[in-house]
Amino acid sequence: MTLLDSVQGPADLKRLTHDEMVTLAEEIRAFLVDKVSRTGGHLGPNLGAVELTLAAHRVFDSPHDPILFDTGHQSYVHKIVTGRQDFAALRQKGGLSGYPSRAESEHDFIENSHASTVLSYADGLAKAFQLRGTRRHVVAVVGDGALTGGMCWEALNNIAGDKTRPVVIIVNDNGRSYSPTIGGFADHMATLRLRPGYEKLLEDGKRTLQNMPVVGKPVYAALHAAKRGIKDALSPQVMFEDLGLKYFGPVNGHDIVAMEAALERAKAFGGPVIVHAVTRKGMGYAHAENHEAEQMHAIDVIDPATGKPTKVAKPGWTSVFSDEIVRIGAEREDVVAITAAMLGPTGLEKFAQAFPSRCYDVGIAEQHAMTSAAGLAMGGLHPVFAVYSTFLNRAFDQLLMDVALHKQGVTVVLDRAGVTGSDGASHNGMWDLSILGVVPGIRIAVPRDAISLREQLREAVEVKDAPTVLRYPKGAVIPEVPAVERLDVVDVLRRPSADEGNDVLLVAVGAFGQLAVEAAQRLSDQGIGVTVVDPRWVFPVPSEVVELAAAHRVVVTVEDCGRHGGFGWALAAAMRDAGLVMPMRDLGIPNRFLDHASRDQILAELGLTAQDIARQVTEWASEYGSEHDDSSAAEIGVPKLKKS
Ligand SMILES: Cc1ncc(C[n+]2csc(CCOP(=O)(O)OP(=O)(O)O)c2C)c(N)n1
Ligand SMILES: CC(=O)[C@@H](O)[C@H](O)COP(=O)(O)O
Ligand SMILES: [Mg+2]
Repeated sequence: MTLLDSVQGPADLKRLTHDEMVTLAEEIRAFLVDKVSRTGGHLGPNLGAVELTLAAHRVFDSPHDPILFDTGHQSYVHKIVTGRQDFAALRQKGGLSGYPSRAESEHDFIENSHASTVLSYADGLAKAFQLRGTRRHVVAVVGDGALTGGMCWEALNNIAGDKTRPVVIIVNDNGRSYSPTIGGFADHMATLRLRPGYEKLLEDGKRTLQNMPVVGKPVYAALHAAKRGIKDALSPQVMFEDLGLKYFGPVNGHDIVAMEAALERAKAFGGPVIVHAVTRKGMGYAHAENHEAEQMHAIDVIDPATGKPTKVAKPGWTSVFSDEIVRIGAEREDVVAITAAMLGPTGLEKFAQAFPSRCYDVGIAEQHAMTSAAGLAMGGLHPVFAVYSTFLNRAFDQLLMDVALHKQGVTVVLDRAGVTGSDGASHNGMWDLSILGVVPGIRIAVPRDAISLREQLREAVEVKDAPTVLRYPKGAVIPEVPAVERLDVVDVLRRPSADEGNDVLLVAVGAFGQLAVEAAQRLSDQGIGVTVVDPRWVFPVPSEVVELAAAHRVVVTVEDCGRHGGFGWALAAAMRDAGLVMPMRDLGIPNRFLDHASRDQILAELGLTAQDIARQVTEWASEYGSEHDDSSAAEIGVPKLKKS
């Protein structure tokens, strides 16, 4: 029986000696490498958070004292010591979530994996406990990367505003976000990491002096009075203290004894306090520690002996973007790129290598990125901001008010658009079309394959007076879905065969083009004539699609995005505006949060497969009676299609 076997809850931790805690930490590291290498996940961040998580659970009493995690990707150790050691299906359907989950445990509070939120939760919880008269500490673990996010500073401003609320902030400082942390704040943290632990110096001095007879006490008193001077002399100003926050650190975040001592002092302090833990992402597993790019921030299944992936990933949509933006950058010196701390994951690494002065990593600061992009455009450049779809939510107002209102040519490239799956509800890129569709003047392209991505990216960077957006999914890219003809901006991917009628217009958004062609073939096998089109630029809705609709019996749209406010809804509105009344259905992601599972499992659950689409269209096509004649198109003044 290992020590880890004996830990079923935080109370079991409190019974262990410090030596046993060191052994337990080693067992947990071995557990993490063994389990996460089999499932994939956030191995590096969790290896770096072992001791600080254990110390927090030894010093505080979760869940009476909430222990909160920013982003939540580094909460595996927290799960392990709160009764969840079955990692066999981590991040998989029916298995443990890769983030805290309120459904999993009373010890979990925050499920949303969007960074820089934890201090705001802590502020709110602390205010609630204060108002309700309950003395509960709130412990918030926040990374140095998350601290580059603006929300953290909004929260710190509030937390520092009341010295009576016991908020203990553990800064997990490993010098990295995905990419190395950037900016003045990162520089300041680097300076703090190097300063001697003057608190420890003071403590040691206090013990020594207090043991000295007669002179000890007055000398210590004098020294303590001169503490500020000593501290300033020994170390740089600590910006947290300038905000009015008590600061303990830097502390070796892998020394369980030091961490516990620091947290005990923070607990005793009784007000808002920062414990600055210096850690190493990937600690204890050489392949992660030395993983040049991201210290195994997020891995697929690997061989733990070599640290190498067990499967060679197929070229993804990201790699197509990565290569094309470099080609464009070579042709257009006004094109610059922006990432919000995700240079590698969004495919901008090659651009940064090729054009180091034209690639900006702004930290986890999507709002700043967007408005900075508006500034770059006003300055005569064409910025391309690459960001995961779900994180764009953060920068909606900035896109609306700073880019679109000012008619600035900014291109936003949304990676991980649509169902992502294993990262859970808050990572699916399912809201971008719904929120962006309301932005006046915006132009949104959804490439269906690698060729379209290259083409539409080039079209986007030519637009100087409006925001342009491209969106594509996670995973292997579809090399090519050929068009049989192009009608101005709309690609026709398939026409009904000669002996079939114009029964169904199937409008496929982006990568669903291939799916729609497969579904159309299934329908054709039943004698149902289907025209499949790819609108290419989905907002504003191309008028050609409305014209095509008028020539069919039923219109069906299919998109890897939320139905609510998605392309289907926008097309229905355009058809209404054109006075076209006809049977219309839209297939997409329902307006609910999706539990973690694989992308394919979720798409199948949602009926977004060729077979299910064909089945549903069959029902609808048979439901809607006779073919309406083409005169309806003439009546509503929809011009005949222009054949290219
Ligand atoms: C708003 C937002 N933007 C980007 C991300 C992607 N992301 C996940 S973890 C991470 C890095 C976090 O760095 P840090 O807080 O220092 O934690 P560490 O991984 O270093 O422990 C990023 C950028 C996110 N989760 N949320
Ligand atoms: C926690 C976080 O937001 C990222 O690490 C995310 O999990 C990465 O997603 P991908 O694996 O799709 O790049
Ligand atoms: Mg970090």
